[in-house]
Amino acid sequence: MSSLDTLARLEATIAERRAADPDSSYVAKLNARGLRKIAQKLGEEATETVIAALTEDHKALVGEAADLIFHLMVLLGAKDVPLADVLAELDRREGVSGIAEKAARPKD
Ligand SMILES: N=c1c2ncn([C@@H]3O[C@H](COP(=O)(O)OP(=O)(O)OP(=O)(O)O)[C@@H](O)[C@H]3O)c2ncn1[C@@H]1O[C@H](COP(=O)(O)O)[C@@H](O)[C@H]1O
Repeated sequence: MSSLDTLARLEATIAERRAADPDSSYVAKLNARGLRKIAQKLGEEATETVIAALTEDHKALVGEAADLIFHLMVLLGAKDVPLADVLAELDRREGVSGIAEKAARPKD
């Protein structure tokens, strides 16, 4: 079943594959080509996701979104940014927006 565990497993796989043989690993190949190439791929996948959202079907969008998240995870790995840091930032924002909602709510 898909969950946050899926992303945690992918993060571990990406960390493990970074030092693999670039001929047998896409993650290793991308890392060997450097941060600029990884960033470029992430940008391409973002564009493909936007196009899929505007012009393609559910299946195509799911595929492009998976490519986008995968390449984001490769970029975070290359920059040594743990997924947990990103999740903690999202949790923090959830708390902040909860406070903003409460402040905006009319008092009774
Ligand atoms: N989730 C993915 C994943 N999603 C997409 N891709 C690859 O991303 C590439 C994108 O295709 P493109 O045509 O855009 O890129 P390309 O032609 O290969 O490269 P460029 O010349 O354009 O730079 C394809 O080769 C896909 O196979 C992925 N490759 C790997 N994973 C995960 O990463 C794990 C480790 O993979 P390896 O490093 O290959 O062992 C795998 O077990 C998967 O879980």
